Amino acid sequence: MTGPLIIVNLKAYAEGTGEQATRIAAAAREVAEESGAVIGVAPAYTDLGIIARDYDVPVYAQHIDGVVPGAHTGHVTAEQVRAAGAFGTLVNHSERRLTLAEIDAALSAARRCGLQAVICTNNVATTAAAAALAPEYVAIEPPELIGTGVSVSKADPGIIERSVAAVRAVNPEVKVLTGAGISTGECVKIALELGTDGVLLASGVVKARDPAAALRDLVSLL
Ligand SMILES: O=C(CO)COP(=O)(O)O
Repeated sequence: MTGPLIIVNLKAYAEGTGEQATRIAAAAREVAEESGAVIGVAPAYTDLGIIARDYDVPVYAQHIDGVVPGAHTGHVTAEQVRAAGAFGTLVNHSERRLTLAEIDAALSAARRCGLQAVICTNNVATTAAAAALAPEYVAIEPPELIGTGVSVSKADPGIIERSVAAVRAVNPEVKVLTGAGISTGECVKIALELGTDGVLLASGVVKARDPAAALRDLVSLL
């Protein structure tokens, strides 16, 4: 049985970079094994290869550009993150927003390379639009709650319910994650009860004094 998916986005946090990133990856591996949850990490590009090589966790890029390999300075291709060991990629995170055409191109690139795609969205309408592109996952994250410690599960359960309904209406094959302010097992439990397949979070783990304990709390009510 495969449990829900939890993706820890390390963003560009100092606490989620270098050695700290590998510590979080090790904790993710351990807690996933204990709990049956699938716990992925989305490290900075600079840490992606090492984590994919040395830690047995699904690794996600935080972004890819929808270009083919070639003369694109400062871009990162699906081929590059795949070769570095990525399993999937976030696309259109609120802190890395793209146009609809760019989202479509990034998704095509992900497909070309066999990367699982998680399209992030900021409201119900963009969630429905993202579902129409048929990625493996959409992740609804109200931007005003990101990084606040105020959980979407408690502050705005309606947006989760409406997003799940919108995705089911557009393409029931697409799975739904939610995020913003998620930090406890209760937040995860509510998100799952509202019909999601898991959560996407950052600060609740990355900035925790003990990331392993924070991860254990997240899976405590599964
Ligand atoms: O943006 C997020 C995950 O991608 C959510 O961030 P926080 O968990 O810090 O609110």
